[in-house]
Amino acid sequence: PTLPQPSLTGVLAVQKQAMADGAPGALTRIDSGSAVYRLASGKADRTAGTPMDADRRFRVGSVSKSFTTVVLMQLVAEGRIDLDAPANDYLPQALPDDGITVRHLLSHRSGLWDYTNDMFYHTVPGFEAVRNKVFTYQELIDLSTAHAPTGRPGAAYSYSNTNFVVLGLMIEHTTGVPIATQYQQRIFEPLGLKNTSYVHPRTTLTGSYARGYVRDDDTTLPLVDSTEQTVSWAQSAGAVISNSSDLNRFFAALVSGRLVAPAQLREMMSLVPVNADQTQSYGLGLRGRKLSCGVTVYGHTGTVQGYYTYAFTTADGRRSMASMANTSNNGTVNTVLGGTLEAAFCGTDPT
Ligand SMILES: C[C@@H](NC(=O)[C@@H](C)NC(=O)CCCC[C@H](NC(=O)C[NH3+])C(=O)[O-])C(=O)O
Repeated sequence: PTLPQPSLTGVLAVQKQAMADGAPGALTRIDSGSAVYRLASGKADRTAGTPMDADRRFRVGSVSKSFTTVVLMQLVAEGRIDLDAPANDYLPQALPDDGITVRHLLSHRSGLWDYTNDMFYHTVPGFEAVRNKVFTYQELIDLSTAHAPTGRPGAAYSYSNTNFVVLGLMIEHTTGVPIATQYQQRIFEPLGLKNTSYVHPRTTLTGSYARGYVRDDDTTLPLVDSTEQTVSWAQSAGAVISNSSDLNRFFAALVSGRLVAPAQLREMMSLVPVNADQTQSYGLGLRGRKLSCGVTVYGHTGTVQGYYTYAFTTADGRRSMASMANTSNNGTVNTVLGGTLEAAFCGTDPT
């Protein structure tokens, strides 16, 4: 089906509402065939007063999970990892349940507890406690397995960062090559993603970037500048830095078969509904969103201190959108920002 034209007034209305709800700034880039739309509102740096622009780099949070999945699925195609084998076959230290398969990890059905629930129970103190810390994968996994599982392997979808930390360890243990090198050689270089990097445990962003501001649980307190951190608490589950142009190119290339072989791409894009009205679903390291105009878009969302991200593409990769607001711990902003999907893919204008 041909898509409606994007509504740029709709995108701008969403970005302005996100700012009214507390985001210092927001940006959206839409790539639709040869057309490029770049929209930015508010500030990239609220102290210096620097205006936001759509090319600035930012922390993409869980969008990193799709990058990790691409590396993993390339290893599956190379016959080095079997999706339905026990994860323990590929790990230096066994998970508590041999029944957890690689596929369970990729689809958030392992039952492994998400250690960030405890780590960030109190948002700003939790962040301050870890922002300069460096964790090993195993330390994070141990934080998770100190808790009972949320269910039996395969029983239900339960989103957990632990799954993609285990996958990061699995990739490094199986290949002996650091995940940073794998991202670089298997994704960043082949696609020419010059604005995308994985610099863990370095805390600084380079080039032109947006600063991020996390809101305190006590919303009467000022925003906290959370731009510099190791993101070691997330690593292969959330530490990639990118920009809207590179994210659009990544997801369009992914669904166009330029990153993983057809059999593996089919597995990634096999979506299972995860909410009551079946508008949200999860495949392998990929989220699906069914929009009001009937189109399903594929990609991922991201939440890391100071940054909310939506990055999605159509099944044929002909239209991609990446959108970011530079605040977090603000559910209203996160939900409002999701309105860019309707504007970009369905031409919806809330005004
Ligand atoms: C949900 C999202 N997941 C991710 O992007 C991963 C990497 N982030 C998280 O799990 C949230 C960590 C806490 C953020 C903090 N929240 C708190 O501290 C809450 N007490 C904040 O909002 O800055 C996704 O998959 O879309």
